[in-house]
Amino acid sequence: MTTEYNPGLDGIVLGPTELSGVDGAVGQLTYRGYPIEELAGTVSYEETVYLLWNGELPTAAELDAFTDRLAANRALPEPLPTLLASLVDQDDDPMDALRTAISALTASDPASDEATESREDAEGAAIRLVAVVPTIIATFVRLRDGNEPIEPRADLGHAANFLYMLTGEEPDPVVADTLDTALVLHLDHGINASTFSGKVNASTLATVYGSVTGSLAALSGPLHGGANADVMRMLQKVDASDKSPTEWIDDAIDRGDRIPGFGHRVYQVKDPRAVVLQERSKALAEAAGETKWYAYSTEIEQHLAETKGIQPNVDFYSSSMYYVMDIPIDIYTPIFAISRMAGWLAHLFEQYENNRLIRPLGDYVGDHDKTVTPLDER
Ligand SMILES: CC(=O)SCCNC(=O)CCNC(=O)[C@H](O)C(C)(C)COP(=O)(O)OP(=O)(O)OC[C@H]1O[C@@H](n2cnc3c(N)ncnc32)[C@H](O)[C@@H]1OP(=O)(O)O
Ligand SMILES: O=C([O-])CC(=O)C(=O)O
Repeated sequence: MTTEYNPGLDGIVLGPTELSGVDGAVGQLTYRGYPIEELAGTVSYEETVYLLWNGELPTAAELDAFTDRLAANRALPEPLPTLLASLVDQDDDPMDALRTAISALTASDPASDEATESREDAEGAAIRLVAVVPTIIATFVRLRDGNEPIEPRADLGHAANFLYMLTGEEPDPVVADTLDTALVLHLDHGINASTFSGKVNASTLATVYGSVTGSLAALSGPLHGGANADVMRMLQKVDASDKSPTEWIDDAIDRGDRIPGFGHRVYQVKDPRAVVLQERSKALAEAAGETKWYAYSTEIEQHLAETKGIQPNVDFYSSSMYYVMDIPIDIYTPIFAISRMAGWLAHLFEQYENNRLIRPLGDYVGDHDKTVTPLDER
């Protein structure tokens, strides 16, 4: 048995993928060969999902058919309305409620009783999953705030319909476009922890719902997607303190804290998604006349680059951007999941193409040859 191991699997290549390319040295992210800067603000989230799932951008007719399929699957099937109401009563966190609801979707899909071995087996569930995540989150927030849930609208895009279901009002087009761009940017990112988790689950031929339930759990953690909400909570603490942002950060670093929204396993430079999100955060903040959070963010970025040599990741500027959009902080990570759901599913499709059970080894370093002492003698 080898004793060389790598607890974080740093630098280990799981296998080939044609979905997204992450170049950590230069800070480049591509989907199916398109740099994200080429896609963000140019094509919609739905077009980008089609691209990721099918390898090419859709024609107008293909896009219409795809968006119609998604729109037709937006309503919540039973038992989700009842389940969400009970989770609200128990004051559940929205990300936990989303994970539970996605797991419970198997109950309304008879096809989920069969083993999932191919994209063909998974496709129906995949459309339902992408379509229904925004409705689950919006329904939970409406119920939690003592409001009636709002039915989805088929004539609005994925981002605009989500904002509509949150408030009951058609969103400002700039805000809807900004969220659409954020969804494009969060769609896929190589073999990150939540995608890896989904692939491990799918490699056992588990249900699609079960596979992505594991991905949701992984995404929720503060070292992964959970960091975007932590960034905003940190900016609020900075604001409530009597310290400048740089003094506050120095204290946190001295305590040994990790600063949310900074650092990355793959990027050695600034995350290219943070560059685009920074521009959007600035534009929205200036338009709203609410630049304080953006200003704190840029000050912290500059200070951490100078003192620690660490750079912002995707979770940093999305926070100040969502805050100015009036989005509740505890659904920042669920919004990440709205987008990433389709990325996870693309990786499941790829996994089924050439499936092999994912099963690494542990290096056993415990005791050997012990004998059992009877219970009454221990
Ligand atoms: C969508 C996403 O998942 S993006 C990531 C979201 N997560 C966060 O923003 C949480 C904060 N960031 C982190 O905890 C880390 O940067 C991670 C988990 C993302 C990546 O961690 P790793 O690849 O394991 O990096 P590692 O722990 O080896 O850090 C390398 C060095 O940078 C430092 N560092 C890395 N990130 C941070 C941070 N956020 N705050 C302070 N120091 C940091 C480490 O202390 C370490 O310094 P050292 O060599 O002096 O000990
Ligand atoms: O790639 C990672 O490790 C984390 C990340 O940025 C993502 O999942 O978007």
